[in-house]
Amino acid sequence: MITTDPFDDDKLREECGVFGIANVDTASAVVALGLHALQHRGQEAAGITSYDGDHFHSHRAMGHVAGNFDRDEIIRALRGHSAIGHVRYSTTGETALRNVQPLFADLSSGGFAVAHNGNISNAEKLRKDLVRRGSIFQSTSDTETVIHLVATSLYSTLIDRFIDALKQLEGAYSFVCLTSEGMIAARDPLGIRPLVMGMLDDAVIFASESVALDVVGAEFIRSVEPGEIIIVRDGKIRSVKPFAATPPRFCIFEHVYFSRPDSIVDGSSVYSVRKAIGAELARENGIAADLVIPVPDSGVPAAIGYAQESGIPFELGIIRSHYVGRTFIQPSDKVRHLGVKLKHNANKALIEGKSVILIDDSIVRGTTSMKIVQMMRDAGATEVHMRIASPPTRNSCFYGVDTPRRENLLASSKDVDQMCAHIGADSLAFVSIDGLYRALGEAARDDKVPQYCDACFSGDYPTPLTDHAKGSDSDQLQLLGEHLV
Ligand SMILES: O=P(O)(O)OC[C@H]1O[C@H](OP(=O)(O)OP(=O)(O)O)[C@H](O)[C@@H]1O
Ligand SMILES: NC(=O)CC[C@H](N)C(=O)O
Ligand code: SF4
Ligand SMILES: [Mg+2]
Repeated sequence: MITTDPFDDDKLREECGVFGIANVDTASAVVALGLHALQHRGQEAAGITSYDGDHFHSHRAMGHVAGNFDRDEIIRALRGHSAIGHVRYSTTGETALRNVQPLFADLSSGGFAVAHNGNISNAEKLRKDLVRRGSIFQSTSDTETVIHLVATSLYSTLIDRFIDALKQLEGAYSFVCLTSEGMIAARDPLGIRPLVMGMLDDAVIFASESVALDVVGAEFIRSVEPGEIIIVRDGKIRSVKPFAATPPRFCIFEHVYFSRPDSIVDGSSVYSVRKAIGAELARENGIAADLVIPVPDSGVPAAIGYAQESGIPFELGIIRSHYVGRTFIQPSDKVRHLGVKLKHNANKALIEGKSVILIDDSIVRGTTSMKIVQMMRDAGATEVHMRIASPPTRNSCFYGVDTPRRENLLASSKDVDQMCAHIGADSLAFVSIDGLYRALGEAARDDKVPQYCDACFSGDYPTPLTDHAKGSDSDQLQLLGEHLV
C-alpha cells in the first residue's frame, strides 16, 4: 500500500518539472540550468541522472536545485552526453529521498531512469498486482510502477515494453526517460501535463516549460503531442503514436497559476492568457474603485489585464519579500498565517484612504485572501473588493498537483457570498468558466467535449480515478485518517 495520503497538506502546491538533454558535452550542467528555470514547479527535492555510454550516474537530494547542483564536483561526477533531471513536489509517496526522481533500475534491457510530472491515478492498484507477481518496490512513488511494468512486460523491445507499460496507466504523465538505448519522452493521451521539445545545436531537449529552453539558449521546436512518444537514439529522432487519437484535455490551471508567465504553454503565452483572464474578469465583474492591486506573484498579469480593461490605475499596493518561496508551507495553522504576513506587506503610503480591487489568480484554502484583505484594511483602505482570475476551486486534483483534500477547499462548502464573508471583503467575484475559456481563445467551454481539463473547477475528471473511487484502499486510508484526527 502507498504509505502517504496525497492530500496530507492543505495548500495548493506546485507540481513537478522535468528536463532532459541528449547529445551534448557536460549534459548534467545543462540539466542543472534547466531545472533552475523549472524550480517554481517543485521545491521539495531535485535530482539528475546521466549516462556516459557505459554507466549511469545519479545525484538526488532534498531541497532546491541551487545548493544541490551548484558545486563543480557534483556536476563533474554526473558524466556523460545525456542526462535527465527532475524537481519534485510529491503527489503520491512521502517527501523522502527514496521518492526523489529520477528513479532508476537496471532492467534486462540495461539501465532505465525516469523523471515524471503528473500522477498515475491507478498506481496503487497496479502496485498491488505487481507486488503479488513478485515485484520489489524501492519507493512509495506512483512513478515507480512504470519501471516495474516495463521490467515485467512480455514484449521484446524496450520501446514495445514501454508502450505496453503506458497502456496500463491511468491519469497524467509527462515522462522523460534515460536508457542505455537512448532518451525517451512521452506524454499521456490527453496531454494533461505539458512537455516541450527544443534543440541546442545538435542536442535534443525535453522540458516541462519553454522557459527552461530559453534559459539554456535552446530553440523551441514544438510541444510533444498528447499520446506521443519521442525516441532520441544515436542523434536520430523518432516519433511513435501508439494511442487512438482522442480530444486533448490540457490542464487549464497551468495557464492560471502553475507555469511561469514567460513560458509558451500549449501553444499560448502564459502571460498573455493571464492578462486576457484579467480583462474578462473586468468585463464580467467590474466595480468602481481607486486602484487595481495584484496579489503577488501570480496575480500580477491578471491585474494588469483588469486595469487595462477597466481604466482603473494599476499600482503595487502589496510588496512581496523575495526571500520567501513561492508557496510558504508550514505544518501548523499558526505558522502558516505568520508566513503569509512574512511574504506580503501592504504599501501603506499608497493604500491609505483608497478603495481597492485586489486581483489574485485563485482562492484555495482562503488563507492568503483573508490575510491580505485585513492587511488592506489595516493600511487604511476604505473599500476592499476581491476579484479572482479563475472559477471557484471546488475539487481536488489527481493529476500531479498537490491540492488540499476537498473539504479544505474554501469553495467546496461555501458559496461566493459566504466566501466573501469569510475573507472579510466588501465584494468577491470569480471569472466564469466560459470567461476563462474565452481568454484561451475559445468561444466557450464545450460541455460535451471540454477543450481542457478543468476538473478542479467543474468536477469533470477526464480519466478514471481507480485509486480514488469510493471503497478503494486510498478512500479507506482517508476515512481512517479522518477518524484518527
Ligand atoms: O487560498 P490559499 O490557500 O491561500 O491559496 C491561494 C494562493 O496560493 C497561491 O499563491 P502562492 O503563495 O502559492 O504563490 P505565488 O507567489 O506564485 O502567487 C495563489 O496564487 C493564491 O495567492
Ligand atoms: N507533482 C508531480 O508531478 C509529482 C510526480 C510524482 N507523482 C511524485 O509524486 O513524485
Ligand atoms: S484537476 Fe485542475 S489542476 Fe488538476 S490537471 Fe485538471 S485542471 Fe489541472
Ligand atoms: Mg499567490
